[in-house]
Amino acid sequence: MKLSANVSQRTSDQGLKLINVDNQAASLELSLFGGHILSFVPKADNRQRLWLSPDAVMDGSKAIRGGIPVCWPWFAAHQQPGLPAHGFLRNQTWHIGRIDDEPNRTELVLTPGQVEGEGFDGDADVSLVIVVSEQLSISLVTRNTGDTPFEFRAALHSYFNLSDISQAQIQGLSGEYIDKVQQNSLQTTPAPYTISGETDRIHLSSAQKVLLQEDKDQTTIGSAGHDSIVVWNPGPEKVRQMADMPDQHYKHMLCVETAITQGKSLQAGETHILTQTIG
Ligand SMILES: O=P(O)(O)OC[C@H]1O[C@@H](O)[C@H](O)[C@@H](O)[C@@H]1O
Repeated sequence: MKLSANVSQRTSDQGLKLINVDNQAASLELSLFGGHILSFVPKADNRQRLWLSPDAVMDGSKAIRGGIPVCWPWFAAHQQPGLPAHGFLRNQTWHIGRIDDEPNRTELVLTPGQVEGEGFDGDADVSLVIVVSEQLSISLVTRNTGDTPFEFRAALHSYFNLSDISQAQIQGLSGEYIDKVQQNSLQTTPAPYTISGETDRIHLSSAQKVLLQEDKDQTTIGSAGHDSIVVWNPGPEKVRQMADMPDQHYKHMLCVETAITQGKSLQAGETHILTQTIG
C-alpha cells in the first residue's frame, strides 16, 4: 500500500508492519514494531550501512536483533529485576504521525503506542523523527509533559554492517571508557582503535563525529544530545548464547550507539533531542 510518492507499507509473512522509503537519495526499511529501522542504503554508493541478524525474531514477540533498536527510558538492565533490558519502547508497536515526502528527502515522524510502563513514572511524550536523504538522521525526542522533573536514559543502538571486524577501525573516540567486560573498570581508549573479542564499552564522551573505517568503506556516525558512545560486539563466545544471532556473525557487525547512559534530568515542559546521523 502506498502512503505517499516514496513511502509504502506492507505486512511481512510473520505479521510485522514494514515501512519502505525509496527516494532519489536513499532507501530505508523500518518495522513499526519497535519503531525499528532495519536497513539504510544511500544511493550514492549502494552500500548497506546496517546489519540485521538473519536469525532475528521478526514476529513481534522479542526485540529485533540488528538495525537500530530504540532504547528508552533506561539503558541496559533496570535496577529492578524482571524489567526488559533497554526499556520498553523497542517492544511495542509505533504509529506513523506524519510524512513529509520530497523527491530526495523523506521525513517520517513515529510515535510509540504507549509511553507509560513499569520502571518509569514520568509523564512524557516521545517521538522519533527519521529523515531519509543522502544521510539518515534519527532523532529521539523526549518531552516532559508532567509538572515534576524526571530522569531518563536512552540509546539509538545502531548495528553497523561490516565485512570483517578484524579489518575495522573506529576513529574519533578518545579519553576514558567504562569497560563492562572488565568489572566496569575505567580504561583508556586505544589508538588505533580496533576490535578483538567481546567488547562492551561506555565511552564517556560526547564526541560528535565517529568514523567506522573498513578498507575503502567509511561510515560516518554523527551524534548530538548524548553523554556517551557505546561500542558493543558480543565476540565469538558470547554470541553462542544468543539464539537470535548466528555464531559467525559477530564478525559482521559492530554497535556504535549514541547514548544517554549517565541519566538526563528533564524539567516540567522541557524537551530533549537525542540524534544520530549515519552517512
Ligand atoms: O541483548 P540486548 O538486550 O539487545 O543488549 C545487547 C547489548 O547492548 C549494549 O548496548 C550493552 O552495552 C550490552 O551490555 C548488551 O549486551
